[in-house]
Amino acid sequence: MSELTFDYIVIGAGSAGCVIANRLSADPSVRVALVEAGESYTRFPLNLKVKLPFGNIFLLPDARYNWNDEFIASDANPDRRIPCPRGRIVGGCSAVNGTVYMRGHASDYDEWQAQGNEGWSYEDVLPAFKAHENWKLDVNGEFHGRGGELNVATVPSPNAISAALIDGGRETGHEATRDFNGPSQDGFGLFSVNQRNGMRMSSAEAFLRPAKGRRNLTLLDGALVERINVENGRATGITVVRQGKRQTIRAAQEIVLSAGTINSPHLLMLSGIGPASELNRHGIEVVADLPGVGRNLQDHPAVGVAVEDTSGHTLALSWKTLPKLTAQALRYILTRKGVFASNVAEVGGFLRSRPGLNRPDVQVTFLMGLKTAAALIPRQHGFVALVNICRPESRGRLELRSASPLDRPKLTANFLDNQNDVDTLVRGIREVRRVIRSTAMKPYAGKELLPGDQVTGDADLEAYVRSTVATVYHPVGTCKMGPASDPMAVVDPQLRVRGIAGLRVADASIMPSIVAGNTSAPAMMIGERAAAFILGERKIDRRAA
Ligand SMILES: Cc1cc2nc3c(=O)[nH]c(=O)nc-3n(C[C@H](O)[C@H](O)[C@H](O)COP(=O)(O)OP(=O)(O)OC[C@H]3O[C@@H](n4cnc5c(N)ncnc54)[C@H](O)[C@@H]3O)c2cc1C
Repeated sequence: MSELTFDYIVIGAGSAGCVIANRLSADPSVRVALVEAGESYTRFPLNLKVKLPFGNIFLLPDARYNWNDEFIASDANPDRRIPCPRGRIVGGCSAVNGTVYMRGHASDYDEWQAQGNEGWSYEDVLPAFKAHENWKLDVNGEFHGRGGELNVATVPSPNAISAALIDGGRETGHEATRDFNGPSQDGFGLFSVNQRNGMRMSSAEAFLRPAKGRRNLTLLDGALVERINVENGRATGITVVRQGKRQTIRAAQEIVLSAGTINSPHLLMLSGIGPASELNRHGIEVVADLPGVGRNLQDHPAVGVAVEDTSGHTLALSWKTLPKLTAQALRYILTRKGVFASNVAEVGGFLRSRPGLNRPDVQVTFLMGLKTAAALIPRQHGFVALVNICRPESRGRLELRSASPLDRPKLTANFLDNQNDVDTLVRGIREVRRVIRSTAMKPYAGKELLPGDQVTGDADLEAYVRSTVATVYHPVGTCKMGPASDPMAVVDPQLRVRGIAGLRVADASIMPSIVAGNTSAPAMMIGERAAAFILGERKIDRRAA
């Protein structure tokens, strides 16, 4: 075994990890290693697949770039499986996601603070979002940053159906909005996306590319971290396998675990940090008994309403569509506009599914193609409205299958444990159907393919929801942040792992409760804050020395 030493080791080059590596390595005197199991995004021809906003349809079917996890639907229905794709690539999920940029509702963060997480109210986190934003839209400056590394725009050539859906929303009582990240979240509109010049802007593109020339930042890709080594209560390094060789890398200062909602708790448990009973069951020596590791699993449970597109505007690959697609490809090469600059999920909205709510409880994402799975290339023209609950009440869990780092953990979703979640989805379907059947949508919306025009009663809709519920790929919460009084908290409000010195978790797994919106922007914000905590403590240490 050979040994390398860095001041900081960041595990995982995903949405959060790339931000952290960038911020920590801004000081040339600090040596930073960013360790990633997947390949680098700059390698050709991978490059092209990462650059196309919908390139994930080519990446996700390839097991090299996808951890390919899956949920067991529920304890009551263990045979049904729900796909849980996760990016295994430099850029992490931000290199394979839908590129939608959404912070969530301001009140979500105020709730984090109310749960005892001092310093995480919306007022506190807003500067961290703004710090790396570069808004390309004409939006209210109070809520938006400019001049940061991460472009936020809308797709350059929205589909005609997108405009009709916004009009249909207005017709059915939902205001049209240009900005879901401003003072109000309600309404229908084009989603903001992370794009530059019609190309995907992953976290790697935004935060690693500008830091590429830094000699103090080392990116170790293709390196699977097997465990975090703890000596006398302090995280001192990692054991990693790279190019077939097992190696120890030491951290003189700190280790930041940013391996995502599935892999961060998995790696903690493999390192002896987790629920003692579970570690014992798999013969892992207990380093810290933290019962919250792997618990509190939340996602955005979703169901689809799939509709035939009678106009031929949506994305579909067939002999008939080939000439049009070829022309579009040429257009993209020459102008970076057109269908190939679309993220497919270009339009959507937030709505209140019943009276008396003080904020939206349902998000709708319209896919401009009949995509019923993240990786699918549609053959027939159509669109899908993905209806998801903003803040589900059901909770799932993550457990070990074995002590081997090569065995994927066991995920139990339990998405619809709580009847309120089922009812919300049923109401969401009803409302989205109204929008689809609006006058504005008449030229485009044909037959409803799923659940189908005949499925109208509450019981039938509930059956549809229960048998098809899936996710919009936003798992969070498995290393939840919380105050010392919360026995299920894994990290404190400075993201330090309880009971272990020199170790933080900073990624989507630390969310105590899921936010109403897509989760990449919040993960980047969490990365921004983790780096600020580390740099702040470093300053204090230096002053004290
Ligand atoms: C198909 C899909 C579509 C999505 N669409 C959107 C969207 O449009 N908008 C949005 O905001 N969110 C979307 N999301 C969710 C969002 O991208 C994620 O929530 C977010 O990127 C998570 O960031 P993270 O930093 O927590 O983890 P990740 O980005 O997953 O990063 C974790 C990184 O750690 C690496 N890693 C893990 N284990 C190890 C190990 N043992 N050793 C070394 N490296 C390791 C992984 O390979 C990965 O690169 C989508 C996700 C998917 C999968």
